[in-house]
Amino acid sequence: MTEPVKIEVKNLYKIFGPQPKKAMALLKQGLDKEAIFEKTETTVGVQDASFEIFKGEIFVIMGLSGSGKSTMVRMLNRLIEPTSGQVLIDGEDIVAMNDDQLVKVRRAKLSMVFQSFALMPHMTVLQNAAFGLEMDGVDKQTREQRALQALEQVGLEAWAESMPDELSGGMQQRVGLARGLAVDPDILLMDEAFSALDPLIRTEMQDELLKLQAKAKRTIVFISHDLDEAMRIGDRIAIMEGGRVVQVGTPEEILQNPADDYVRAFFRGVDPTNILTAGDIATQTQVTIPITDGKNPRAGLQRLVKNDRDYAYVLDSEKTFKGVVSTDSLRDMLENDNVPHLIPNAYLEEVVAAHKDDSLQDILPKVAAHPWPLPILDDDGRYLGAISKNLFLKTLHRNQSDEPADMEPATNGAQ
Ligand SMILES: Nc1ncnc2c1ncn2[C@@H]1O[C@H](COP(=O)(O)OP(=O)(O)OP(=O)(O)O)[C@@H](O)[C@H]1O
Repeated sequence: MTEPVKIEVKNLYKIFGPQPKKAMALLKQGLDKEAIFEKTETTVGVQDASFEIFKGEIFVIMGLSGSGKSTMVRMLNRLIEPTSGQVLIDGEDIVAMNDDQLVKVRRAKLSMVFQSFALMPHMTVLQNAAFGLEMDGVDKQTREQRALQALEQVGLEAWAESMPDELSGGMQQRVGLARGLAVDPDILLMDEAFSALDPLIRTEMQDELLKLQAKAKRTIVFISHDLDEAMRIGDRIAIMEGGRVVQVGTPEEILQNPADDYVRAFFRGVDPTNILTAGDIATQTQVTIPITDGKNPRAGLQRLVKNDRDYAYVLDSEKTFKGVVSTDSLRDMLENDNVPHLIPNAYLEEVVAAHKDDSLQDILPKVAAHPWPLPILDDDGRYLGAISKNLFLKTLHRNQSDEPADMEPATNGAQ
């Protein structure tokens, strides 16, 4: 990712309870959260968390109940005071700031949307949407104008003068979102913001958020305990367990390389064909030969024999994919032809390839259609690697078995 870092969390800890210092010392000795609680009645909320959040991304924090998600997100705006560590926002450590500096940064950059709709029942929708601005001391005219714009963004401008109880649950949550948007924050912190909504409205709100994000990119930190939600909206996901961040990555990265059994358990049962693309799983373990080797089909043939492969992928000097040759076709060429200058089309099998962004579902018939692994190409038709039937099946099943599938490394190209 090329975007600059917006938030950097460095060795962040939160210890709740009477003996934080002792708990920190015990943590450093290697005791776990349970043992520390038994000894000190002190709870480790977050321990030694370090990660970066890039500008403009939706960063989802996921984990089981009690894993530390809410504590983590509340330390990003210091609603919860960290026990130690740093939270750098645009390079400035908010943990080290005095109250005035903190208030300024919160106003200028941060806004939070909570799970409960938390609307004031006696205020109109507009007043509710303007509430954050009112707290910030923005004058009435400006805040109503900005609140109205925010209501427009979530499709509720016609309801501005209504009272909250006239709205459905989904609409109320939209008002909550509008309140977060009205302050026009760089960073939106969303704590289980859609969790209380029924599934249809929840999906609608996720779409809404993605639409808003497509229009004006904010940095969004989104807490969820729901994997489908995390994968739907998250550019990257951090997975928390027992106060620790155990893995950070794109959904594809985590799905393909879960850090441990806890992470694997989260992803078990996820259908990888919905998430992974051809480019995610293609490997470069097949033989490729330059098209000019047609001057000397023997070299290509030797390479195939040496690597014990039946097919090679013919590429031009730009790595553009030209077709597939088999050992049989090369032998035939050697026996019957007078050393051609290029591998002639007759020796190239019909080109069936897939694009790197094709879903695994889409490429299944193509993988099945030919004896050779399916070549995967980029936008310019360049060869990126291939997917064999074996690799395809391993990918399909790796999430259902306890044993991680043994994937061929993508970089280990055959010679
Ligand atoms: N104010 C507090 N005092 C003592 N312990 C706390 C406090 N707040 C949180 N904890 C503890 O810190 C740990 C992390 O809690 P946190 O609420 O951050 O988890 P979570 O992943 O957000 O859970 P959930 O999904 O249930 O909201 C838990 O063990 C919790 O009991």
